[in-house]
Amino acid sequence: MARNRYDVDEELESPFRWEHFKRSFVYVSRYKKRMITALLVSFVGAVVALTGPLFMQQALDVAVPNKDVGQLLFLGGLLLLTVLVSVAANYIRGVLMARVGHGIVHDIRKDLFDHLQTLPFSYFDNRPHGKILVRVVHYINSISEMFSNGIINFIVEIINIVFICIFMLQVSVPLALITMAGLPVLGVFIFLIKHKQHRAWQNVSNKTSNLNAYVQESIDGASVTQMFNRQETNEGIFEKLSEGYRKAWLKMEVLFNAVPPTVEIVSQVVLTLVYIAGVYWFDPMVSFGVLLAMGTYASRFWQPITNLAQIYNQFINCVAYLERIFELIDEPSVIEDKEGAYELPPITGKVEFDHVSFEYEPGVRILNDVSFTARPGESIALVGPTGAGKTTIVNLISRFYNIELGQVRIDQNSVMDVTLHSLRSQMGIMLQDSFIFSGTLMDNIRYGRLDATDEEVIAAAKAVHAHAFIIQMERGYDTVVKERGGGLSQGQKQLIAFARTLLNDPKILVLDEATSSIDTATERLVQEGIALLLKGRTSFIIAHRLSTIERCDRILYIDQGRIAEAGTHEELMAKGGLYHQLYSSQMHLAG
Ligand SMILES: Nc1ncnc2c1ncn2[C@@H]1O[C@H](COP(=O)(O)OP(=O)(O)OP(=O)(O)O)[C@@H](O)[C@H]1O
Repeated sequence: MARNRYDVDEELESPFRWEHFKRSFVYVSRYKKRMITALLVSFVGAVVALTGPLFMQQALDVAVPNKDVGQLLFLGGLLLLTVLVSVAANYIRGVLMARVGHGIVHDIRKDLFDHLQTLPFSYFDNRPHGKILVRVVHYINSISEMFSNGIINFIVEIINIVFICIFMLQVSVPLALITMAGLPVLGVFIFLIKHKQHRAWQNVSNKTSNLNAYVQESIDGASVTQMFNRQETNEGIFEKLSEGYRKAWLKMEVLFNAVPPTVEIVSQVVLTLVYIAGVYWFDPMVSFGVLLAMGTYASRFWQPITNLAQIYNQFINCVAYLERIFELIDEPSVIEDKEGAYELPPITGKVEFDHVSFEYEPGVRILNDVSFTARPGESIALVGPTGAGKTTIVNLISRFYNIELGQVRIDQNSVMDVTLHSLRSQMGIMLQDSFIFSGTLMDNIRYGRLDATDEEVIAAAKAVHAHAFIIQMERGYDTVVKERGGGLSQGQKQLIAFARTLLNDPKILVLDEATSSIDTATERLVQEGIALLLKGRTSFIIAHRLSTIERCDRILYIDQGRIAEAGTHEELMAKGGLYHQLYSSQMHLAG
């Protein structure tokens, strides 16, 4: 799929609609009290600041001609007060809105992360993880400015403009109209470049996403890169992506930097017209006080317009990111509790596959009419050629995918009808690559059962023979392991994962190639641990190394999505079929 590449731009499945922006107001509305307070504070600050020019006009036209020093000082004091009040109001507003903005960003990010955790494996399989990461971290950071200041500034600037207009009209109606005449000119300009700006921001977001995806992939694959001496080739790829990113930003900057100078030109033309009109067109000429007040108001009128142009820039940027964020939030969970799903009661561990067929992609059959029953406590091995469908079978028991054809039942309950939590909490799954999280070894073993005591954790580790190597480490169970278990051997990671699974005490256990990375010496050691792990549990074991599954109660040989043979090791060997062939070829190789 094209999306699954770092060098392919993501195509939006649902382009921006106004609903996206309206939706963000669900988050905004949670903070309406603070926003209203901030708005009122801004309102007071703005009105107070606007009275300044009136005091100046009064000083020039009345106090100075009358040489009234007392009035001049009084007006000067008032002017100073207006400055202090507006500065204080700005500060308070800034603090309040920073809290609002970051609160909103926190809420959106939390929803995004919560949703991410419910998405099916296929979502993660189909795109580079860096492209997902960039949405949760970078895009959300980028919209924070819009929510912390953009929205409130937008309202404040509109109020500012209205008040400035009122004040200007009070001073001189014709000069006020000349000042306002520049607005439609600017409006037309902004309308004309709007679409290009949106595209430019989308392009920036795409290039950011691609770059992120490649960096993430390069970090994950650092050891392979060095092994194959790919550094130079990779540097070339990175250079190309980085260049694409640089160009996208430059294109965007060119478009956005065109706005402030346009505002500046329009405002200067208008200001010049105000002075020319005030001095030459009116008879008698308007007073210097009026001219000064109008000049000040005209400059102030264009300030909020310039600010609005900046907010508009932020808005377009925000839209380009919001559409990606909401696209992810809208990604259907697919695997979720269906309506009326009930809690799976404590199970005995009976598992039934009843004529199950399955396909990942429509039309590509992977499982064909699979039926079998595992009795409680029975150990079942799944063997067969690579790609035959073994992992798919065990994934259906945990309902990692929806089952459309046939049924998988656990103790008579269809896995489609019960809640995912009640189902998975009674299962233990161990994969070949056991994921180790950053934190201590103790945290890692306790991962699935947070209320387990230290003694229980240690008992589980002892049972699977992990205790010995853990206590040899300098800080024992408090040893901090790096991300993905860096610093531990594959075998040690597996043993930790065994302990984690045992601690959870699942009724059904799935071991998918779980012992493949354990060396033969360690394997002998863990066989005993595994035997303990399997005791009293229904278990499904997938292993290519057939020596590990000889003792299973039953072996299912899977071939092209069907059960080709079933029986004990002895029965299948006696039969002389596919299993016999596979076993003999392994023994031959080993011998
Ligand atoms: N997420 C997926 N999307 C599409 N096809 C998939 C997916 N996972 C597996 N397949 C396909 O389904 C088939 C069965 O895969 P499965 O992993 O179940 O095989 P397996 O028998 O466990 O193989 P192996 O022994 O190599 O692990 C394969 O052809 C594989 O390409």
